[in-house]
Formats: sequence, C-alpha cells, structure tokens
Amino acid sequence: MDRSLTAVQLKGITKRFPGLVANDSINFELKKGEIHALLGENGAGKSTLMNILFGLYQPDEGEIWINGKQTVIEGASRAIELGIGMVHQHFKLVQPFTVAENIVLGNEPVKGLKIDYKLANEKVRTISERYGLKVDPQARIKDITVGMQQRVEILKTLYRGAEIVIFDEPTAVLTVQEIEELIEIIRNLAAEGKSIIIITHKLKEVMALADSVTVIRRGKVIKTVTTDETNEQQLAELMVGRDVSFEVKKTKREPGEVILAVDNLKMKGEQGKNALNGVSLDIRAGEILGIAGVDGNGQSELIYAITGMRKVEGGAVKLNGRDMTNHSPRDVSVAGVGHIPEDRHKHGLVLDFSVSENMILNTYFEPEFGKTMFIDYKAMDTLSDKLVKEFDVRSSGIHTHARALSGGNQQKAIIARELHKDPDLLIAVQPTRGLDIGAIEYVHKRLVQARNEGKAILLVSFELDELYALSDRIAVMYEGRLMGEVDAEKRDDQQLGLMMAGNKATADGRG
Ligand SMILES: Nc1ncnc2c1ncn2[C@@H]1O[C@H](COP(=O)(O)OP(=O)(O)OP(=O)(O)O)[C@@H](O)[C@H]1O
Repeated sequence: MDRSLTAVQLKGITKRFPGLVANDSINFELKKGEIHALLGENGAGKSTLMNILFGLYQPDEGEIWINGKQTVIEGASRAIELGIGMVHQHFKLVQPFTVAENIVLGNEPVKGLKIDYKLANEKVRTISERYGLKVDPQARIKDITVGMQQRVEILKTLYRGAEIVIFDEPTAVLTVQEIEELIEIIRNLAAEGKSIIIITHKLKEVMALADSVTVIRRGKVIKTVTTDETNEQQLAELMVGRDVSFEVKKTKREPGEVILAVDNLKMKGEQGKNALNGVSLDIRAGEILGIAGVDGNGQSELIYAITGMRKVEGGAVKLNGRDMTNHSPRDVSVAGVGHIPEDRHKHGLVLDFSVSENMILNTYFEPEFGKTMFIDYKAMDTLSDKLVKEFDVRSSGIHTHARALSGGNQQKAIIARELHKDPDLLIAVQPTRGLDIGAIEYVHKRLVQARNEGKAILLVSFELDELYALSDRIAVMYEGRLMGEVDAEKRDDQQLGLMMAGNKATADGRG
C-alpha cells in the first residue's frame, strides 16, 4: 500500500459549543494504511473532532478532505458512503438479534422479496475470516461477551465497506486478553490497507500499536509525532503540559478498626446461577483492599450487595459493627459509604441535571442544603464551584447538563462528590476508567490520601498496574467466590493470573 496517499485531511476545523471552543483550528492528516492515535486530556476535543469526521456534528469552520477530495459530510450515512466507519465506545447493537442480523442491518441481502439470511451468514463469515475477527454469526448479541460485541461493531463497519475506521476508546471496556486480540485485529486491518484512527488514553497501547500520534490539548493540536521518535513520558507531558509521575507514593501503615465486615454473602444471578457464592471479607480503617478478577465473576454483585442496590439471599454486611444487610442505598450512603460506581451513566449521574445538582445527589436532604422545604441553590452552587475547581472538572460551567461533559470529566465530578462526603468506607469501581493520565495521577493521589486519613477503601479494577499501585491487599474473585489474597507488595502476575482463572492461592498466597 502507498503510505504517501492521504486518506483524511482536516484543515482548520473549529467547533464551538456555548461557552467553549471544543476544536480550535485543528489540522490533522491520516495517511492510507496508517494507524494514527489521537491523544489528549479529558475534554480536549477528541470525540468532537471524530464526530465531525463521522458527520454527527458540522464544523463551524474548516475543510474536510477525503481521499484528496474536499467533502461536506452532512450525516453518518454520508460518512458511510465515503467509506468511513466508527466503532463507538457504547455499542449500538440490537440485543435480541443475531450477530449476522446486526451486521447486515439496513443493508440486508435480499432474494426476491425476502432477506437472504443464508447469504448474510456467508458474507459475515467471509469478512470475519479475512480479518481474523472470529465470531459466531448465529449467536445472539445478548449471549456474547463485550469483546465479541465489539467485533460485531467492527465487522459491521467493514461490511458497509469502511476504508477508514475510527475507534473511540476501544480498550476501555475490554479484558487484558481481549485487548491483545483487538491490537492484533487492528494491525490486520492496517496491513490490508485500511486507515485507522484510534482514541485512547493508554500510552502503552499507543506505543505498541500506532504509527503516529496527534496530541490535542484544550481544543488545539499541540504536536503530531511518529511513535519511533517519542516515548510514554514525552507523550504524557505533551498531553498534560507538565511532568507526570507514573509512580504512586504510598507508605506502609498499620490499619485500624474493622470498618466493613462482609460475611458469607449469597446472591442469585441471572439464569439461576449464583452470582455470589459465600463471599466474606473485612476492610479496616486506613487500608485499600483491591479486588482482581475477570469481569463478570461477581464483582458487580458484591458491590450491589454492600451498597444495598440489590438484595442478598444470605449472609451479612456490617458497617462499623452495625448491621446494614439489605438496607436501602440511601441508608447505606447516610451510614458513611461513598460509591464511585461502575456505570457512571446509570448509577453515577443524572445526565439531565446540571453539574451543580449532581454534586448534591446524595446529600440534598442534609441541613446544609435543605433547611426548609426547598433546596438552598446558593449553597449547592458554592459547593459545586469549590469541587469543580479542586478536581479540575472541565465544562462550560456548573449549570451545564452532566450529559454535555466529556466522559472523563463526568467521572471526575462523581469522584469529587463521593470524596467530599467524607465516607468511612469508599467503594471505587474502576475509578480511573476513561481518565487521562494527569487525572489518573490525581485520583490515585486522592485515594491514597483518603486511605492515609483512615478511610477503608474497596477498589475493584481490571487494571493490574492500578491494583498493585494502590492496594494494601489484593483479593481475587472467581465465579462468585474469593480465591484468596496476594500481597500487593510482591507483584506476581502469574500467581494472580492463575487465581483469576479459578485456581486457589498457593502456599505463598494467603488463601
Ligand atoms: N453537545 C455538546 N454541548 C456542549 N458542550 C459539549 C458538547 N459535546 C462536547 N462538549 C464539550 O466540548 C469539550 C470537548 O469534549 P470531547 O467529548 O470532544 O472531549 P474528549 O477529548 O473526547 O474527552 P474524553 O477523553 O473525556 O472523552 C468538552 O469540554 C465538552 O464538555
């Protein structure tokens, strides 16, 4: 393939939203067959730029050139006609439909007046073999893993003839194994001549996968470099505009009283299987217990049980010695539990409320905000102003709807609110998912600070680096059980991996 050809050229793209310039005269070039990473802090304007390229937003100024021709992309269907495909962060698949049905949706092969499903299955099989994207065309979306669903999204773009494929944070939802497979798939696509843009916050992935990188900061292009001539540290600095430390400073300390005591928790899951099969654990004041495990092994249910979001069939949850089993989420919150949830849209924020209103979602009834029947909006705004500054939540203002914040800034808003509550127990589920490295550094620092101030912290994460950096102890969950613990100070990925695959801790471990 001829890398000197240009697939996409964006010239002077500017996009304004009320109160802010999301893209400020951006120049960007994607060569044919190239893998180009788009890097930038939360809210830097990456998704906005890609939404412009995919026809979802119209730029206020600037030109779009595709394959050497100036073009106006009025909508997604025009983008698809031009050979542009986008794999979104939140998939857009029809759950009860099969893989093949989803892929051909809107473009079904027909025989007479009927859809030719046999041909559809064959076509899907041909494309999936060509790019090493293994899927079962007959399987239903609701029955397959997130990684598989993503493959379906990729196949869908290829089926529609995409030559330019945009990936928006594709690895944020994947397990370690799935990430490796995706990297391979993207490499295959590029080798076949497809041109790829990938938005990601993970510098390791950028270095492993991309040919070049464009760094955006506050809506402006800072620099475009090739991965040969840069490294992770430099990329971090270009992104954030200052030195970033990847190391978390944490000193050993003796934990205090037991804050959370969970005993023999049992909870039914879907399809009659037990999601929790008798989980017991303690967390003391001043310690971080990390939970490792492949997604779907009962981590979510454990959190639902502790926070009262779902009832347990057996066992007990005690907080500071007080029984809180099957209490309501509000009771649990008032009793001193902060929660940074796994799904920020479903459980973390009310997207149609303002940033300010979201800051008091679980404290609006406290005297501070509601001395009378009415909420004291002034007190609410004063607090929000303070938290937004402290946690660097970037938006066009505290009265903006939470929906209009970039993913990372939504996450920072939740973390600000939950830490401000000053809880005895803080539950943090994937607290840095979707955050840029500057923000990760900050959140890690705040979690360790909270631990040092004597809070008990339950951390669920799929990032091994994060678990090792923050936890005092790491417990491994598999099929609704704890397989044992490993010492966070003695990093042993192999031991951890074995336990995550269902093996009990060995004599070295403490299980
Ligand atoms: N529809 C909208 N209305 C108002 N403001 C918006 C809208 N969409 C995005 N913004 C703002 O534009 C800025 C850029 O957002 P964008 O989503 O492009 O950032 P990003 O670089 O993709 O961030 P992240 O890494 O957090 O996903 C943000 O400040 C965001 O709040």
